Amino acid sequence: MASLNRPRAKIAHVYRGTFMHSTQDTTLEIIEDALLGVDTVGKIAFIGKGSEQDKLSQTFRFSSSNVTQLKQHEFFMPGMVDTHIHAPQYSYTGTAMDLPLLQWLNTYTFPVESRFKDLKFAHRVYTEVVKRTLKNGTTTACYFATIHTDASLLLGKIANDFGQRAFVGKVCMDRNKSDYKETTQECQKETCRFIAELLNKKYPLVKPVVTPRFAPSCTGDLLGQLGAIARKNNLHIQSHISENVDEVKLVKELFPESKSYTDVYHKYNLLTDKTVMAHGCHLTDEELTLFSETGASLSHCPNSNISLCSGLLNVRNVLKHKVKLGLGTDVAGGYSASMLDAVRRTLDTSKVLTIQNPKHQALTFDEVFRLATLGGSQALFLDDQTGNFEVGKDFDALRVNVAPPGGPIDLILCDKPKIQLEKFLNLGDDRNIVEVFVAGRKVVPFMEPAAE
Ligand SMILES: O=c1[nH]c(=O)c2nc[nH]c2[nH]1
Ligand SMILES: [Zn+2]
Repeated sequence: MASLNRPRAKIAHVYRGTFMHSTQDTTLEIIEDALLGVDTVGKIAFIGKGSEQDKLSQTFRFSSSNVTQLKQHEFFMPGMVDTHIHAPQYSYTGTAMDLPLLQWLNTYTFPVESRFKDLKFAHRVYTEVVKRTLKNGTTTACYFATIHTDASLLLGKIANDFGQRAFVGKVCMDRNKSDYKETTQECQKETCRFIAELLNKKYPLVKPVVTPRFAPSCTGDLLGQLGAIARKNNLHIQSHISENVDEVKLVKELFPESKSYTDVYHKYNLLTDKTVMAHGCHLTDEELTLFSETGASLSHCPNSNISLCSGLLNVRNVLKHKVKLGLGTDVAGGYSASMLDAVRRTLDTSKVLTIQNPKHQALTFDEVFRLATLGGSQALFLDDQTGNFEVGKDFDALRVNVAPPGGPIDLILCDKPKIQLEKFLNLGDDRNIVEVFVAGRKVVPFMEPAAE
């Protein structure tokens, strides 16, 4: 039976073929020979059976010449959601992974991020990271920028120009050994300017996110001010939490009055249903309960957790506590900007936990598929807009060809859709991602950015 919206906006595109997505109730729903209509504002107007094309074309007033038929070995899946990525760190991705977190930040990260005062350099790096992530199927990205307001605004502009859905955070830090920081007052003032100016651009898909770097680089004063700013403007919040044991120890020393790391953020009103915290490898069950009660979510960044030897997040335990969870690349603690890598490292981490404890139930590929798509949209409080192919949501989608000529996959034994998806998740890359759509608009192959 077709799922229909009463026809409102006109139909702009209709696609026919296999669609695979996750829903609230199932990790993987496969709809073969489906017909999906996208309206002129980029929303999914209907999804029904190909055999009902005549009826649907009358209801929604499209002709068969409007229908794009997927080719053999092609399918649509929802766009992937990178819930945690540092755009400036893309400049050194794939290098500098020989130190643990706190030393890594001082040695590599802060000196590089300091360079983003230079808008020309920022333009170059931010253009590359937006293009690279889009090509690899990231339709939504939740970005950390740097402490520099103008460069952070530039990242928002570039994401908008290329048509990526994004949250952009001007990083806040008023406590650091090096000069890479602001005063509390500067930070508060510049955060307000960043939010006002970015909102003023009225980019339809790019929004500001309040971004204290992490508790060790912020005073309690600053955290309190940022909590108030987020509340007043009803904004998203992102930060890091419990990534590495030395960091957890440091937070105990810096905030002795708080019961736990989670309690520090909670005290300053930074744990809300629009908060996403990266890592959380060392959170206690009690802290996970606080996440669940506040509606805050976690971004699982397995490549970074392994690359910086930070820890292994037990996703199964997080889900047991009913905490929302998405996946993140965490470039450049994570060395890959591709969400397909985040999927694979999530599976690897889960299997390592099973090796360590055979009672641990490893995640399946379709569970991880859900985390990379619908899970990410839930973690970012966007699941009313994106994450799967439900009618009324924006059409954020990847057109995947599992076996393009010269591609990385050989289909030999079986070409059933579920096998195709599993092969793509485990073996695929951007050569398999033929087209990328965000809010109905084709953004890969790249559009020409609008002239100044
Ligand atoms: O992986 C990480 N990357 C960072 O840039 C960072 N800053 C604080 N904590 C962090 N963790
Ligand atoms: Zn990070």
